[in-house]
Amino acid sequence: MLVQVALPVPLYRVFDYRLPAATQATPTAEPSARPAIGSRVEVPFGRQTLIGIVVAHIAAADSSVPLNKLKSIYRCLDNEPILNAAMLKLAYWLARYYHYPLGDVFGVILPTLVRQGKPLDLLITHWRILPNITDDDFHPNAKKQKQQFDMLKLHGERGASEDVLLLEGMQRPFLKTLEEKGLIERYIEPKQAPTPVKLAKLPLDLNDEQQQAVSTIIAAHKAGRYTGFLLNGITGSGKTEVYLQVMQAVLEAGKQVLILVPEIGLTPQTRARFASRFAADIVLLHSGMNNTHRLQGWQDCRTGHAQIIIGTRSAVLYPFADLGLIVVDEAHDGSYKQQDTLRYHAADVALYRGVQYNIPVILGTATPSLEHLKLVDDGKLVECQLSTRPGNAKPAPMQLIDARLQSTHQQTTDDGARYDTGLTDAMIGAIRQTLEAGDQVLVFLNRRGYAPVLLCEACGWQADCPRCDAHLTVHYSRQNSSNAYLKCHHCDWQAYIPAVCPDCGSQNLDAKGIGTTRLSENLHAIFANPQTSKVLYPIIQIDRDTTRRKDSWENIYQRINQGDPAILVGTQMVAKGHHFPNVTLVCLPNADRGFLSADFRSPEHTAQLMIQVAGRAGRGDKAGRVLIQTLQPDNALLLKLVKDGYLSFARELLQERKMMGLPPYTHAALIRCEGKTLAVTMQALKDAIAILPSNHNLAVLGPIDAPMSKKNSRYHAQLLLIAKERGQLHQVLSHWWQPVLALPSAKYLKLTLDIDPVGW
Ligand SMILES: Nc1ncnc2c1ncn2[C@@H]1O[C@H](COP(=O)(O)OP(=O)(O)OP(=O)(O)O)[C@@H](O)[C@H]1O
Ligand SMILES: [Zn+2]
Repeated sequence: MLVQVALPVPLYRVFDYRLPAATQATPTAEPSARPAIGSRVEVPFGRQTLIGIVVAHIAAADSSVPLNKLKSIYRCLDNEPILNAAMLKLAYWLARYYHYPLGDVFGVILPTLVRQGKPLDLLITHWRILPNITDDDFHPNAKKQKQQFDMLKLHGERGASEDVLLLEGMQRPFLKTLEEKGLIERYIEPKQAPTPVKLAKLPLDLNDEQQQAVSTIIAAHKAGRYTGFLLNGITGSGKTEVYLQVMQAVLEAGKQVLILVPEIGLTPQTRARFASRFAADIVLLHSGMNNTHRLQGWQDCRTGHAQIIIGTRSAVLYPFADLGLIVVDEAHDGSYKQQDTLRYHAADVALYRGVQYNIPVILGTATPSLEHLKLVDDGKLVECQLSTRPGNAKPAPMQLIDARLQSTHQQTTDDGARYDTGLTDAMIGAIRQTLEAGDQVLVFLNRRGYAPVLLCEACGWQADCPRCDAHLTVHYSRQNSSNAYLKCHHCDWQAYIPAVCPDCGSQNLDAKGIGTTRLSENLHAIFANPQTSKVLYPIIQIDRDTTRRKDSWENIYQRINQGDPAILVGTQMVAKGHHFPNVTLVCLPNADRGFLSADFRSPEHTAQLMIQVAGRAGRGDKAGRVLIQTLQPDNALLLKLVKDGYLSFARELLQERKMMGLPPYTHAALIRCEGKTLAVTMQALKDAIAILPSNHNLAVLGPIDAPMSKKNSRYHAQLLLIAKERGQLHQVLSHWWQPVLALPSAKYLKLTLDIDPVGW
């Protein structure tokens, strides 16, 4: 008897091993002495020792390798399978669909500590106070210690788990200090079985459309059958309330709920939205977790301790004891597509898992992707619409400002130089009016830093990244002008700002264009009191630079939610799902640039972003408005979006895609090749084309140099295969892709395959 093992090596095969000598020697060895399918084993592999997953038991006669050539496994790490049949099926499906080696698929879906062979019966650290400790045991100066101690004291004799305490704001160093001082102690308590979920707050009364959606989805849950739903609800229409009420039915049936959220949305608010409704065991899964927490979360999902699981993309790959519902919030969001290694799309995997578990899957969004609209057309998703906002809130009307007719406002510096603020007087007027009415304004600019380009006015030289096909972004602020530098937003390369042009020696260097820092400063200058030059309203900049620190987003969020008049200047970080009730004006000074891009998906993504940002206006009791400043007021796409709304716009794009034979009406695979020169990468792709089967029936586009071909000093070329039928594409890839990887010209190059790519 042999076992087949999937190992973390980039090879498209599994490996046969014998059982350890001890097991072999006992003729009566029970079948149970074999490592179970789905458990981990440690095996010799060449000169290494690797940990792999047993995927099959086979008879020695069925191995392609003679018995005396086979090695034995060293040891078995689990008494029971750690992956059940559903997880193994998922792994096989991912390997097949994305043409990715099975062993590497396990590398992606297993948490690091599981891959490293750590035992799974992880125990949770609890903390409790020791008996008979009084306030006198604290030095009067040890205020912070006392405060932390009091937080733990609130939990009574049994104390609380470290996780809970850290979430409440206790700090690990203080726990250690208090322990060393003999004031508190840690103890280990195995997890209790979860208690049934209770409602912490009453549900809202639904409007008709919400009620309709909730009933339809709950019916699928009750029937125990898979159905994919597109919950197509305009911004602020109360999609979350629909999720919550469907969740209630699922949780009451004792099942788990998985909620996927985009990368950036995973702030404490996301958790609070669900925790304030349900008293339940909620697990958060996100990229900022350390390995122990990740393993803990994985275990809680697998054992059923976690009742509500909120996570980013990769949570869709977790094992679940008894999953009853998957919600993909903001299902159109680009962060659901993994952009390296196993390039899966979390919404697609969510639908697959829905089929696996016979459960409903909700894809919720105000701006459905064209792919999802096509699935509705094909009858593969059931559409539920929410077309109004609850209560008095109305979607904010969008209005265009023709920036060709009105030039943008000029401002003068202290030394008399004039500069352009990038904002028209009409926009500035509207901002002023809104602030004076006591409301908040959101100005959206999807570019961080001070300016996107440093230009020599004399000779036209531009500061470019030496490692990428990209300009360096100018980082600078007038308040702190000594901290000025150039930075590449693709590879993080940094440089000082030169005093003179390196090409012609001119001192006439100018920062061109406008980023969030510059826009914030311009707004500062416009709204400052001319006497004191103090700004009358806070200007809050929200981008990756200002939210880098762990709690900074949280602080910003709190400042906004205090509701005082303020100007928020933000990148796409502010577009996603936030609810700022006091924002009544949203300004987009140049958001429509994307309609001019060469990428055929750009109009779709630009419109989604614009509508999502616009959706932040007027969500409270007061009406909102949206101003779009544009240099191309006749642009047909822009007009369509503003006049007829997103759905009608998206439908028109879908028609265009159909006529042009583009996805989602066709199916694409993108092959990228990375190497030291463009020539070698192009050659490898040419060789790849040469070994395509003669009857392949695919459209072959390329090889061409990839967009931003040079990145981080490496060159990228690409090749696109497009098929009318998905089956055709997979048929070709299954015979062709592995030989491509083995091509002599590909030997020192990195070749990757992206199925259903989102950009090319
Ligand atoms: N039936 C209802 N009655 C009253 N208020 C409701 C109802 N449903 C939702 N709301 C409220 O409407 C507001 C907007 O809801 P929510 O944030 O769920 O919208 P959304 O559809 O997720 O929007 P977005 O796509 O912009 O994130 C929330 O404050 C929510 O509490
Ligand atoms: Zn760079």
